[in-house]
Amino acid sequence: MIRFDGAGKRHPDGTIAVEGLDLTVPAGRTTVLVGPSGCGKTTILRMVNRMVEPTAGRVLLDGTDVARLEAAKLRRGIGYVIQQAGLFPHRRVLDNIATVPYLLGWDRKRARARAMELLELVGLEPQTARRYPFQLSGGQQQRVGVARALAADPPLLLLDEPFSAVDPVVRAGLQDELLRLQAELNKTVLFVTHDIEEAVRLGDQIVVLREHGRIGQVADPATLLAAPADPQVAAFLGRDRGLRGLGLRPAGAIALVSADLPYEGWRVTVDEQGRPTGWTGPGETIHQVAVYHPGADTLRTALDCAVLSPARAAVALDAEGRLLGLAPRAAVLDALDAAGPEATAGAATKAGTAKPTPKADSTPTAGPAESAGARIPEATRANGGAGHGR
Ligand SMILES: Nc1ncnc2c1ncn2[C@@H]1O[C@H](COP(=O)(O)OP(=O)(O)OP(=O)(O)O)[C@@H](O)[C@H]1O
Repeated sequence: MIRFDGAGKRHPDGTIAVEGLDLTVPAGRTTVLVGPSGCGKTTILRMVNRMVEPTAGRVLLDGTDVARLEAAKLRRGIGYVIQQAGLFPHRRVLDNIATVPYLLGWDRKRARARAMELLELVGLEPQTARRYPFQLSGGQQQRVGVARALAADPPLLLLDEPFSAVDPVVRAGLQDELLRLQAELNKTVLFVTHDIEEAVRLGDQIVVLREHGRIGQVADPATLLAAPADPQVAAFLGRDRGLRGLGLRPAGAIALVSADLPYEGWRVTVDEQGRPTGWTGPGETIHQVAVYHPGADTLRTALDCAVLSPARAAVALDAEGRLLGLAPRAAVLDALDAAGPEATAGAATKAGTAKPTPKADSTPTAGPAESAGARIPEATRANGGAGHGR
């Protein structure tokens, strides 16, 4: 657990970066710091690993003032990822990942074996190990950055806009990966972002900051979206916070109607395995079907599918990718009333973190996640911007 106790940073030129910060970052959860540029997010993060020394107050790590710990030793026990990964350009990927194990004096063989393990954990091919950072894409570099941060299995990760330099599709993939890792590893994560969408997707606790690191609100994503503390926080969250809230609710609550009969004149066609191949309607055939998985997706994804559907109904699939039923737009909206955000947010979190994609990925007809409005490949699983899960 991290505790900021009246922590502040005033720079020698008089700039106040952070003032009087009181905040608890709970162990084993993801806390996201979000706020406008210059509000002090990076400063707060760096006070934890002593890259910035507070000029007021204290930062306690598991009850110990970090000022009393030797900085180098403290940092070896904390995973740290920055924007554009910050890899050592002259070191191969394997040795980049093994940086901290080497510093901790592990023998080379053990350190490299651990690095190979991590490479796999973050979803990179083994042959990546021998490459240099410049031979990797931005998204691959970020994965290596995360692998390097995890190498010595630190209980704490500091992530400073780690995914902001990659395109939205890669970014969504990296977020999925972090959710999957976090469901497995339960690290204490302090994550900085500008992006409220990313904060809602990844955070168990979100801290909305204002100028000088002043706290606007600390809340779980569902509470934050449903009940912003004041108009300033609401303005920061943006206009479509209601829609974002749908991304926190599981799609399992939607009452389906049978797909055996035509719906609004349209029928879903299926292949021999019962997997959707298209829609046939009055004199027309459409070879695109936006699909969702009730067990893994959210109301936002289901609504997205319903909006894209010529029959005004989303197509629900079972775990094997077979046609399960139809979710009319009205049924998706009715599911909103099924339970309050507090009651459902946890379930959505589990749906999103424990198994964010495997069902979709194991479904041959379901293409890669795409954002609404993008071109939809045949029988694609629609993805409402914030994506499946959270
Ligand atoms: N070394 C420094 N000397 C003077 N002022 C500084 C220094 N480092 C940061 N600041 C100021 O402190 C404030 C907080 O900076 P910080 O980098 O923590 O903000 P941030 O919220 O992370 O910003 P961004 O989102 O743009 O990365 C800013 O006003 C910044 O200009």
